[in-house]
Amino acid sequence: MHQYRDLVTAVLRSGEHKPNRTGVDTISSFSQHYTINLRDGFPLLTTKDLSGSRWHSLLSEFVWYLSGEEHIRSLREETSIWDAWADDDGRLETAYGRFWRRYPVPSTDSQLPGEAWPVDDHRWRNDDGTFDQLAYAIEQLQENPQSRRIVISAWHPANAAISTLPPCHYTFVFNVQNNRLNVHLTQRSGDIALGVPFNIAAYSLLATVIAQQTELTPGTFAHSIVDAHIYCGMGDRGAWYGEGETLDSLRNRLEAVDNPSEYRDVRSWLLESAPSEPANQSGYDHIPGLLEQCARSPRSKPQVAIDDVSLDDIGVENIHLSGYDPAPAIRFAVAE
Ligand SMILES: Nc1nc(=O)c2c([nH]1)NC[C@@H]1CN(c3ccc(C(=O)N[C@@H](CCC(=O)O)C(=O)O)cc3)CN21
Ligand SMILES: O=c1ccn([C@H]2C[C@H](O)[C@@H](COP(=O)(O)O)O2)c(=O)[nH]1
Repeated sequence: MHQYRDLVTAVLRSGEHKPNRTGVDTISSFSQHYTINLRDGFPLLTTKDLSGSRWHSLLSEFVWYLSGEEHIRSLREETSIWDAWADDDGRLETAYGRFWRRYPVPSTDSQLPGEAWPVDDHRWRNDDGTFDQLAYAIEQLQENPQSRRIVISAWHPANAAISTLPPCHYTFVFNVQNNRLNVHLTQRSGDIALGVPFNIAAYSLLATVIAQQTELTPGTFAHSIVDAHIYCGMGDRGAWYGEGETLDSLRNRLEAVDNPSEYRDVRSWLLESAPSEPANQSGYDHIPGLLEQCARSPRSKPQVAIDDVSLDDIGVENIHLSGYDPAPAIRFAVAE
């Protein structure tokens, strides 16, 4: 899968130094887009190891999206990746599944015509009056696959305005061509090293599951990332990327790479030139690890098989990965 290397190098070549709310600076690029063909295998990155506990975290997160839960009380028993953004009770304002499966509909007294359910037992209406967007999408794919309106939104302005972390991947569209189910995801903010590999895998799983439920075959995953960024460290280390000639030197070195193995030379130059990360703040500069990943050749894609169970019954144990032969793991620290 060449798309990930292309994404990393495009962000480094076009991005600007951008400090942000986390205190870990980024190299950030406006508007990146790529597509991945899902017909020739599953796009789990092979240039770093995402098997074992990482795959388990990823699957648990995906199953949690499908669950519609607005809390992480079950998720946090499987993985800690969302713990920092939830309260002690496990409530998480970002809960994607809440919006996918139970999108709030305005209360009766504030509804305008067209914002209400026509009848109380409407088929996409949950018992509490919320809207199951995923059930609606599946029904449309079955009954009206030519539709260009199969949009799911996780963006709720009132929630986003007060949330500790408003949804990053906030809307997606299903589109069928030639009996193939394509998914287009729009993400407002993408952490290239940590979040994006999980996001690619989750939406590719979604395409696979929904294709199976609708008797289509998975087609293409398309991904648009508005603020596509690579974290580059805290304090002096992060600031170094914004100084004088640093980014120009980095870009010139990237430009001069003929053979991917030379990304390791760029990495060595960087580690020699940059202020070192303090021991208690290591791993927040993702650029060395990503350059190592760029130097590695992508291997053939693994396969994913999903048991034939209903959408509401899918668990981690129903999703099977085979033929995954990744390069060694790379550790990246999470900017909170
Ligand atoms: N800065 C940042 N980046 C993100 O990707 C991110 C956030 N914040 N906040 C909310 C969620 C949580 N997500 C996360 C958080 C951590 C990992 C992570 O640490 N991944 C490790 C493996 C973790 C494990 O083994 O469980 C990795 O190596 O991919 C991944 C996604 C994605 N999101
Ligand atoms: O699925 C996800 C969730 C989060 N991220 C990243 C993108 C940003 O680095 C942070 C969120 O910070 P904001 O300041 O709210 O943009 O998390 C991701 O890549 N994928």
